[in-house]
Amino acid sequence: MSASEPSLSVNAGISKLKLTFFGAGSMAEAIARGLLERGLTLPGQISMINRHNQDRLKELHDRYHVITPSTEEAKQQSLEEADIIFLAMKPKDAQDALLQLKHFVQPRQLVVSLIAGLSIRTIEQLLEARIPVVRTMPNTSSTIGLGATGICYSDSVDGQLRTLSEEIFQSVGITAIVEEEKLLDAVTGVSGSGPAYIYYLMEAMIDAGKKLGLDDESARTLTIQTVLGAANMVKSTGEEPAELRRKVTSPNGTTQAAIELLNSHHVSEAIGKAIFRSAERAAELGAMIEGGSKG
Ligand SMILES: NC(=O)C1=CN([C@@H]2O[C@H](COP(=O)(O)OP(=O)(O)OC[C@H]3O[C@@H](n4cnc5c(N)ncnc54)[C@H](O)[C@@H]3O)[C@@H](O)[C@H]2O)C=CC1
Ligand SMILES: O=C(O)[C@@H]1CCC=N1
Repeated sequence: MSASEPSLSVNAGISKLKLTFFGAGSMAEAIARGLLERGLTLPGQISMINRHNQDRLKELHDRYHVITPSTEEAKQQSLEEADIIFLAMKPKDAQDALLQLKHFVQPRQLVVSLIAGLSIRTIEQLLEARIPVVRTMPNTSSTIGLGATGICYSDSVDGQLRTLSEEIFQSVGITAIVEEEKLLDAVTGVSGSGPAYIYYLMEAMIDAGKKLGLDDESARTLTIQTVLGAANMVKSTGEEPAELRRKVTSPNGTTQAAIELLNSHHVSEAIGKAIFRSAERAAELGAMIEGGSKG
């Protein structure tokens, strides 16, 4: 950033800043909704833009009363006037979007990327600018304030901008700062993709409950409460999951029988491999953007 350029006025607080979500999909909605529901900002401070899905923009406007510029001029203006630009498009669209953005981006702005795999260096290269970049890996639970976001900063993100970024993501959940950027791929494997593993488990639990004769509602509510209870037990008691599992497992009882079956299918190993694969895929997606491929 050049010394003469005014930097983002952080002291005014998040509510005074114009936030533009460049990409208006699930993740952008999760964060915008989280910020609004927690009263961190007002709908008039949030703009959400996409490529051409007008129905989606109308849906977001009707639901949250956010600004949804749709003409090319209005989109450009929204990007130019933003204090913070959230990069919220799919990795395959990132290169085109950044090449578009480079014409509007200004050193006073902060760029916050949500994009899996996309490195800070690639963002700086595509924007042809050295502006503050915060690379994050959030998850969709931000929608209800229970998100988990990994954060990494470019060198030009100063202390105030770091505090601001953390405040944004802490308002929609918890944050973990990673000093080594590569570790954001690990965060992607564990918590970025993580909600999907839990939903996968829940789908199987609900399905099995129904097959055993439970009605749909009971299978669903028993599964939800079990997952909620288990997560809260780990959090509230501070005990290790393995110890809590031991307490459920009576010798030669039902749980032991079930866990033995899971072990015979190497489920723990498969979950570990799935997390490694997600992290590896994040790196692949980053390399594709860097190499100019759409993946
Ligand atoms: N969905 C998730 O659970 C998570 C997603 N992410 C990351 O967030 C990013 C977005 O993911 P989703 O919200 O799931 O995707 P999505 O497909 O729901 O939304 C992508 C949005 O980007 C817009 N877009 C694409 N190119 C554009 C362009 N040139 N100009 C304007 N808008 C453009 C699309 O119109 C769409 O609104 C991805 O990079 C993903 O890696 C990160 C963490 C979790
Ligand atoms: O599946 C994906 O690529 C994105 C990144 C993490 C969660 N969803």
